[in-house]
Amino acid sequence: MYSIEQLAVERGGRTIVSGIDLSIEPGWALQIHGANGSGKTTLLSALAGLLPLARGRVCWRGDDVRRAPRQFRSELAYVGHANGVSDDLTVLENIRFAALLGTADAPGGNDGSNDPASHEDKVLEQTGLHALRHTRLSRLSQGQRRRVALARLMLGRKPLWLLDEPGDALDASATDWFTACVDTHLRAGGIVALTTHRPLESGAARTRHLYLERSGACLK
Ligand SMILES: Nc1ncnc2c1ncn2[C@@H]1O[C@H](COP(=O)(O)OP(=O)(O)OP(=O)(O)O)[C@@H](O)[C@H]1O
Repeated sequence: MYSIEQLAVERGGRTIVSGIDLSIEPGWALQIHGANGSGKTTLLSALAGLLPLARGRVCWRGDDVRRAPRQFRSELAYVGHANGVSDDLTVLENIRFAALLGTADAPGGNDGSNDPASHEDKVLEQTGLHALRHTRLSRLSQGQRRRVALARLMLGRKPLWLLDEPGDALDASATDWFTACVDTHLRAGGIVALTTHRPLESGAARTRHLYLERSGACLK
């Protein structure tokens, strides 16, 4: 369903990753590992269509994403290092703004609920953000900001999640919450590709690991 064929990405005139060839079926996760500077963020950005490909192609539902970018973007949720949140908005405003932009779908979310307000409340409770819902993000910690970015995933129904080091800045309880969310997403037939320095211990066993190494990319 999501396939990457002979992909190569260059930056600053230098090949950063090359020869990436894999496909990810619904219900599967891909964890991308590698040392600092090995190209994890570069690869994920290219997979999200944020960087041009030097070679190869990325296909979603059988179509090259460059030919059907709208369809691809409408089904993609991307969370990068910068979280994509606004410091000037409150937690609730950030979440609702994401829904307006289509980062999260309204109403309801991936728990099947059709009541946007109650679903928002539930996700904010689970993320420990409920008491902070009227606080501007400029007043939150890095981990709290990360929770906001990830909470938006739970409020959407996007089948494809591309996440750059989602566990960054999360404490143990937020990590458990996020891991459970990934499991739920996979069990519902979603796909997750994420970069990480710490393997995500997902209960859903269907995980492949891509290691970016000096000698090339290695899939296990
Ligand atoms: N804008 C850019 N222009 C040119 N080269 C870049 C640019 N951004 C990153 N690079 C180079 O691309 C390579 C891969 O960087 P990337 O950020 O993808 O690595 P990473 O594996 O995600 O690293 P980290 O684990 O530190 O987050 C690095 O050598 C970096 O210097």
